[in-house]
Amino acid sequence: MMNNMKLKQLIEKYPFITDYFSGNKLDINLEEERTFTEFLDSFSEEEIEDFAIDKESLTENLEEYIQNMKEFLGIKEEKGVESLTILPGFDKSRKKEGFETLTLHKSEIISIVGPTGSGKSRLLADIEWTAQKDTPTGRSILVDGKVPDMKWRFSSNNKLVAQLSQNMNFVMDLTVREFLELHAGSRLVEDIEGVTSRIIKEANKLAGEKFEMETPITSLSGGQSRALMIADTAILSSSPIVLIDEIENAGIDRRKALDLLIGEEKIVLMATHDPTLALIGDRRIVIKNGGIEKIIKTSKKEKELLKDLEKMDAIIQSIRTDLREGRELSLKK
Ligand SMILES: Nc1ncnc2c1ncn2[C@@H]1O[C@H](COP(=O)(O)OP(=O)(O)OP(=O)(O)O)[C@@H](O)[C@H]1O
Repeated sequence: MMNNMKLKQLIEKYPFITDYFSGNKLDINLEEERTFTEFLDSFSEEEIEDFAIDKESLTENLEEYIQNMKEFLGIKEEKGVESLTILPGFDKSRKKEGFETLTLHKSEIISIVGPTGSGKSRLLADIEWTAQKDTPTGRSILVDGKVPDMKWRFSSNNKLVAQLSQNMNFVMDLTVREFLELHAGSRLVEDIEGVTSRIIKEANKLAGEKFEMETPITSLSGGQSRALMIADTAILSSSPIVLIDEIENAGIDRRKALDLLIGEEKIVLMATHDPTLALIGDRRIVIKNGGIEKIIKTSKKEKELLKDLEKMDAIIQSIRTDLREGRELSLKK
């Protein structure tokens, strides 16, 4: 479960783990943007031999350490949903799908790729409906390995799935503060002020241009309102699963948006045509003719490619900014 969290996020959540790192002579300074696995993978063969680094047991022991410390400190986390499982159905030609079971865990991002009309939205809808062979695909959805309680289908306040859809049309005549207070109140949050200011802070990290608590919702830009919705969903929504149907580039930092959701221990499924977003996932579901054809694990080579793609995206972003600001455009390296 800690696999996808950056060290920074892990330390924020479990401050005591810095003792584990120093106890194991692991210098994580300057490594905080990495996950623990990425950090371990950064050692060379020689270092691994010289310092007798055993990646597997370091990872297992860290998990155990967190577990023990939580018990010792009496930290009770609401357990929430740990996993989501998809069992195969059929494609549009009634051929069985190309996998046996697919289980996703907290803090995992999986992307969904495939041509337009191939059935990506159908898959998201099956999950939202917790399908039990009662949709056109014949798929079944399990939550924590079991047939889910049908309450998920019909409850409106305690949903299994939060959707981040394309259109975020606000018609409400409220300021950002009023909107968030209303929402936090409906979720029975105790520290409303703390939570709302955290959401604003996170949303402003995602949006290109900052906004204030007192800004009317209706005057937010497209990017700002998206950023607000994402931060709101990550922090305030009780839904353990977040479905994203293509986050377009509306002036938000999409990488940070996904990191935020992962840090809040969501299971994220994201339909996308964008290679940068697709490769952020650990795996990707390939959909063809209405069925899951295969599941590809993002390879080390692809993660390298991701770094290059992110650099290219950053270049395009900065040219976009120049364009908006009325500057002359050139390729900066
Ligand atoms: N396995 C299936 N069996 C029967 N019908 C299916 C199956 N999968 C998808 N469909 C149907 O095919 C149509 C297209 O699927 P869907 O809208 O999910 O495509 P999409 O990949 O999301 O497309 P877009 O990229 O345009 O959003 C829908 O009407 C859907 O219900």
